[in-house]
Amino acid sequence: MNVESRTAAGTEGLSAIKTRPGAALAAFDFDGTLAPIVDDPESARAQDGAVTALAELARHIGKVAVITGRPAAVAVEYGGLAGIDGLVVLGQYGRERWENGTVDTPETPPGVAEARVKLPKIIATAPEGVVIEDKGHALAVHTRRAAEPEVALERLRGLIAALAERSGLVMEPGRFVLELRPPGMDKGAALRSLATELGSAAVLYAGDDLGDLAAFDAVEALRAEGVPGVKVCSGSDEVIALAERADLIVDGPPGIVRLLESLTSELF
Ligand SMILES: O=P(O)(O)OC[C@H]1O[C@H](O[C@H]2O[C@H](CO)[C@@H](O)[C@H](O)[C@H]2O)[C@H](O)[C@@H](O)[C@@H]1O
Repeated sequence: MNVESRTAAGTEGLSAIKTRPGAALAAFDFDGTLAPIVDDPESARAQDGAVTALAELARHIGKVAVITGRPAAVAVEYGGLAGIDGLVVLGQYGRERWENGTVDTPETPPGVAEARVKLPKIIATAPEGVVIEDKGHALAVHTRRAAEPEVALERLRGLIAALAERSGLVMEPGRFVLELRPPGMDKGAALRSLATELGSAAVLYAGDDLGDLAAFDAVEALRAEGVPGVKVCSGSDEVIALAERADLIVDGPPGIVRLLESLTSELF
């Protein structure tokens, strides 16, 4: 199967990757892109075939990266990514960097400790099934396991946005999740900074959730500066905002694995 874009800019991006694979950067989100969405965040694991396909691509392209809202070490562990040669994992929306088994993590801003104390009081009034995921540098409130996840999310949105503001944090909404995380970094800044560091001549980014829109913005900004790029949506019924802006839409994590395999087969 040939990898085909539905847009001219995406076709140009794919062609640039195939022409100079050694100078290309391919970056992937974790949950919903490399790993199927599951009810319990601790049970997320890589899609069957994803690790092999990523490792194969990494042998034929300049750099493969994972850019995730997860702590970098958690994505590496849950994804089984540690053995992929040359892989970079940018965790906590780009605040952390994992490479060659070592994680580089900045100080946690004090607002996270404040939110950690106040958040349980807010959640105490939420419907059953709403849970907090403590990521060290950020806190995520998940509503997926509530009887009415969308209703629970909307009830909490204003309260969590207010807590974020009081604590000097930002609220990052996602697939039945509202995260409280430090400001100053997002997936777009992370992608851009990695592409600049590597001097990438072409970029591909694949994601599924609202936090990935910043990376789509970065691909568009790079294109405007003359660096061809491709925006890939790992499609789902839960989020449509990415599909509307993507050059290429695939059918969730299984589709991402097929894309990785096809792309690699076209590079040699
Ligand atoms: O940037 P990502 O790699 O996509 O991480 C974003 C958040 O993903 C996780 O939550 C999502 O996946 C869970 C497991 O499938 C699912 O239960 C939840 O509903 C989703 O929102 C993760 O738990 C968060 O920490 C990540 O920030």
